[in-house]
Amino acid sequence: MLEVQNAKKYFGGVKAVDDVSLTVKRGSITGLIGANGAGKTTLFNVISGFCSLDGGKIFYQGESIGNLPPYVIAGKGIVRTFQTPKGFPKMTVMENMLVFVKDKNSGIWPAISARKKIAQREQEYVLKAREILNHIGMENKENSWVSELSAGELKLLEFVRPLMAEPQVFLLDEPAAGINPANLCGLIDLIQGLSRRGYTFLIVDHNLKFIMSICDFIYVMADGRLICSGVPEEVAHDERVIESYIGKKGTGEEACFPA
Ligand SMILES: Nc1ncnc2c1ncn2[C@@H]1O[C@H](COP(=O)(O)OP(=O)(O)OP(=O)(O)O)[C@@H](O)[C@H]1O
Repeated sequence: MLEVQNAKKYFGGVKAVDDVSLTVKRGSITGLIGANGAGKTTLFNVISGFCSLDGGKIFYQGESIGNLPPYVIAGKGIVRTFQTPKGFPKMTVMENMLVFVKDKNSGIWPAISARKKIAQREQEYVLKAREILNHIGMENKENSWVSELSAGELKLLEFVRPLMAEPQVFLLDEPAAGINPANLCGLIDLIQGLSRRGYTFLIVDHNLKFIMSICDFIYVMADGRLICSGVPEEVAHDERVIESYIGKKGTGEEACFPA
């Protein structure tokens, strides 16, 4: 569904993404891990159009999307979240959800000629937004100002807002960071439920327990390059991963992968 072929992105002498190729299958939950500065966010940026590619190609459903502007890529059904979410702080949670509605029938003329139908559709969107908020335990926050949300709530809102636009692929940049365990369970539930319905996820996160428990397949980056890929059990036991990402093997400094 999403295919990155030999992608390159350099910042002067820094090879942030250096000849990376990967495939994300439809309906999969694919993880991308690596130490700080490995190039994960830069790879997200080139896939979503926020950064130009210096080399290589990106295909979505067989169509080349490399170097298209972000709004065109989003319009094709690929949405991304950011490490530091902002939302629209002077709007309510519900208003923030409704901003993402993609209604082809909106416009001045339908607003004049079909007001009843539009009011009915608006009501449907509100119900859908409520259902999504309910899933992440934020049903009582729909009238709160976004500026009043905690960092964790803002993070969850950042993740669920694009659902209103019915995208096909989610690029999630550190969705688990700063989220309390109860809300994290809701988030995991939501991602797994969406994946079962055919939605596709590429997820970057430093929370290995979260990544290992939720992903079908994992890619590991170090210094701009892919060093390993496989199902969670394979990646957890790969010596290159243990040495370059988790800690020096045999020194007692290894950080543990979750069982
Ligand atoms: N706009 C930029 N200008 C210059 N260098 C950049 C830019 N963006 C990223 N880099 C560099 O590219 C490399 C990869 O950074 P990137 O943010 O993609 O890593 P990351 O794996 O997402 O790290 P983290 O886990 O800390 O978010 C780093 O050396 C970083 O300093």
